[in-house]
Amino acid sequence: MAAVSLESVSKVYPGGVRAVRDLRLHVRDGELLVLLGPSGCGKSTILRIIAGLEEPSSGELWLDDQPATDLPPRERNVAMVFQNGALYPHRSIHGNLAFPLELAGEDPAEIRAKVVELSRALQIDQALDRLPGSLSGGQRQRVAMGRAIIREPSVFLMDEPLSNLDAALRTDLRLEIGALVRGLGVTTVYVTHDQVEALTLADRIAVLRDGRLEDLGTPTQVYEDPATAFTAAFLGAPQINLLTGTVYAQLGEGSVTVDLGGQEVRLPWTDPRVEHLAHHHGLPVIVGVRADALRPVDEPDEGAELSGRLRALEYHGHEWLAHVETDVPVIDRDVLGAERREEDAAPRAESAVLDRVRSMLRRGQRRAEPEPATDHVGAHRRSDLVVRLRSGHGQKIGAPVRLALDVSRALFFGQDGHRIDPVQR
Ligand SMILES: Nc1ncnc2c1ncn2[C@@H]1O[C@H](COP(=O)(O)OP(=O)(O)OP(=O)(O)O)[C@@H](O)[C@H]1O
Repeated sequence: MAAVSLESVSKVYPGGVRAVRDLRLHVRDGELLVLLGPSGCGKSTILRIIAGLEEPSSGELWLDDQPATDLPPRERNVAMVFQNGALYPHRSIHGNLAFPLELAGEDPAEIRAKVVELSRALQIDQALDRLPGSLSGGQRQRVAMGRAIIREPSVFLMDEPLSNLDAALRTDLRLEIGALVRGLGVTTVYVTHDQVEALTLADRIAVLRDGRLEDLGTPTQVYEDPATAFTAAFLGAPQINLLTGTVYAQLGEGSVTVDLGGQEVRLPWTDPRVEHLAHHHGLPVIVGVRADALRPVDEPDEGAELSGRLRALEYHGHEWLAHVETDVPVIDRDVLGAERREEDAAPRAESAVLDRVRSMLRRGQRRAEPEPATDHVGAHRRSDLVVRLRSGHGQKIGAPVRLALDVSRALFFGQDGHRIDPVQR
């Protein structure tokens, strides 16, 4: 196994596209690190640089303590699996798995033993004599992974290996990939745009935006304690509510109030974030509030409250999501560039079409605003706050709602999108 270090790596493609910008990233020996970010943020380029398929324009790559920037791909002991791992169509599954070992001149009996063992782990042992054309997409992808990993590379690179599979298969295979690479202890860099895949699979997640490292931490760290508003918006379903407000420090009391367009949130002097927020006195901030940090209450609550009107309810089986119209200014996540493709979306081409249709509809929606509030009953608007409700909540569409805000879970970001209080890493 090997650690992978990228030291100030940048990549500018011919034509001037800056795909990777001054990236410093250390993948620990035996770690499963997920590169997560929207389309075009440079994930595949980074993977290709590690594999040696792409040269960095500047910076250095290290594999363990060896400089590897100029090392030919075959000398890196790195294996890569792509979105649709191509197999040799005229070789059986056994032949496909055995091929890398045959090339390396290994003993045929040993090859047979390794192929059988790995095919069992990947649950394709019943298909060893079949040709790739007769396998399902999920089985083919298992074979592609097996072929990459059978020669025990020091580093395993996976570029969206599940994105062409349907949702149920992706969940199964995701669990198996995690178990397989952890069982082997092989250092793995896994690329995805799917935040669920990242949160469920990773030891650590590197969130990328526009070629830059936006955040790096364990799934819990980047979800609960994100370094930037972009990371907060990119992780979690439903996406986090991002409100805008202005900070006012009450020097006498040692407390801080965040004015959210008329509605106020107060942090007492005992809150450790107050000293950091106080430096932003009079300045605008972004307040991140997850759907489960808001709770409808019947009576005025002791703590922070927001009020609005229930515009729409969505049933999700295990929960309801309420869309509550308030006067609080909300940031459009598109502005942050954190709009994602939906999880469990159909394969890429289709999802790109859906994305275009969605953004067309949204443009129409924006042009139509402002409209009388009553026209929106039952419809979601992007300025709504999204609130998670338990079943049997008894809320009525169109009715006023009072929302208690759990201030301890609110996240405060400056106008540059960076967290105001320090994050724990
Ligand atoms: N060979 C190339 N020549 C020129 N530009 C390229 C090349 N390969 C990638 N790019 C550009 O570099 C940027 C980063 O691309 P990259 O494929 O690394 O992103 P990504 O995050 O993997 O995207 P996706 O999730 O869509 O695969 C994009 O703007 C892309 O168009």
